[in-house]
Amino acid sequence: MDTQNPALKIRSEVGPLKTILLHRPGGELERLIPKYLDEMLFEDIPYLAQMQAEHDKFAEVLRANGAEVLYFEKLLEDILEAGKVKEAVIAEITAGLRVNSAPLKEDIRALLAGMPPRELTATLLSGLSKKEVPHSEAEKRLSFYIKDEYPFYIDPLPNLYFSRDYGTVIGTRLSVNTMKARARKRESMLLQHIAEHHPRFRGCRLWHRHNEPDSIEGGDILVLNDSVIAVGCSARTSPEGIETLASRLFAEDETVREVLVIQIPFTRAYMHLDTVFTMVDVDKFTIFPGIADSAHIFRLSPGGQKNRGGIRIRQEKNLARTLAKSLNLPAVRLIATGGGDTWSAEREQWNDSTNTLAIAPGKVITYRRNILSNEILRQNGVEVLEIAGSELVRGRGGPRCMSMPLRRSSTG
Ligand SMILES: NC(=O)NCCC[C@H](N)C(=O)O
Repeated sequence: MDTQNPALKIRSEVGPLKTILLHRPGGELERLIPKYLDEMLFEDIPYLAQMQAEHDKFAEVLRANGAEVLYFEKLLEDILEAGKVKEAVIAEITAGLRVNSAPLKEDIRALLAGMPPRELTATLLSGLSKKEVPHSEAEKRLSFYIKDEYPFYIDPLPNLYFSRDYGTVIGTRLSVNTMKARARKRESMLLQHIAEHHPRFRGCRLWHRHNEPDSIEGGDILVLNDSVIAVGCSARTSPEGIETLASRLFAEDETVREVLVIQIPFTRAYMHLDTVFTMVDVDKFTIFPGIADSAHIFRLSPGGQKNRGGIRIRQEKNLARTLAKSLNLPAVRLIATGGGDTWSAEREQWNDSTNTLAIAPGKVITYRRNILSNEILRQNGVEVLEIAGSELVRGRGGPRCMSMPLRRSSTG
C-alpha cells in the first residue's frame, strides 16, 4: 500500500470532497487571439473579469462545503523559489521551444532565468510573445529579420483552468497525463514538477508521466469506487494510453480490479467522457442521451497474456447493466440530461450540463444555465448547487473539468 502521501487519496467519484486543485483563470486568457482559437482549443474569447468572478464563486461553494482549495499558480510559484527547480523547469521549456536559432534560444533562456518566481510563473502561464524578447548581439542573423507571423515563442495556457485533465489522483498516486494537443502539453509538464517538488506532494508516486507517448486525459478518467475505474476512449484518450494505465493499476494497486472502457464518438462536442457522463451518487449517473446508444463498452480485468499487458478484454452491451454489475449493485440509475427533449439536451450538453462535480454522494455543483438538466437531477433526488458559468463555459468545460480532486473521504 502507498502510505507516502496521505494528502492524496481518491477511491470514489462522489465521496465527500476534502482537497481540490484549481486554477483561477488569469492573464493567459487575454492572450487568446481570434486567428488562433482553434489551436488553443477555444471557440470564443471570454471576458476575464467576469470569468474570474464566476470562478471565485465556484471556489467559495467548494470551501463552504468543506473542501480545501489549492491553486496551481501558487504551487508553481512556491517550487520556483528553489534555484535547482527553476533551472530544471527553464531547461525543459527551452528544450521544447520551436526555435531553431541557438542564440535566440539562449536569449529566451536568459530572460526566463532572470525573472523572479512570480514573474516566471506568470510567463509560464501567459506565454512569451515574440515582442517580449530582447535580442542580444548574437541574434543579428537572417532569422532575426525573417520571422513567421505566429506571435509566441512560448504559448499561453488558456486551458489551464480545466485542471481535471492534466492530472488524476487514482488511489494514492497521481497520473500526470499525456495531453493529446500541443496546446495543453505544458500543463501536465508543470504539474509534474509540482508533484515532484512541492511539499504538499511529498512522497507522491506517479502512475503516468507527462511525456509518455500515448495520450490519456483526466476528463476521461472516473474513479467509480475502490475497485473500478471507468475510462473514456475519446478524441483525447487513446486505447494504448488506457492499456498502459490499466496494466499499471492491476499490477501495483491491490484494490483496482477492473477498468471499464467507454468508447464515445470522437468529436469536439464530446471531447472527454465527462462531457457526456458523470457520476452523481453511489448508484446514479447523469448521461447525455445522444451517446447512450453509440457508446461501446469494454471490461478490462487482470489476466490474459503478459505480452498484452496482462489484461483480459471483454466487450459488454448495456451500460446500465454493466455498471450495476461492476459496482456490485442491483441496479444503477442513468439520468438523461436535457429533460427528454433532444434539442434541449444538445444545447445544454454544449454548455456542460452533464459535467457535474460531485462534492458528496448525491450532491453536485453544476452551471445554473442548464435549467432542464438541473431540474431532472433534482427530480431524481440529487442536491444541485448552481454556479454562474456564462464566461467559464466558453472554454467548453464545466465544474468537473475545472477541478482536480486530490482527496475525498470514503462514501461509507
Ligand atoms: N474534461 C473536460 O472536458 N475538459 C474541458 C476541456 C476544454 C478545453 N478547451 C479543451 O479542449 O481541452
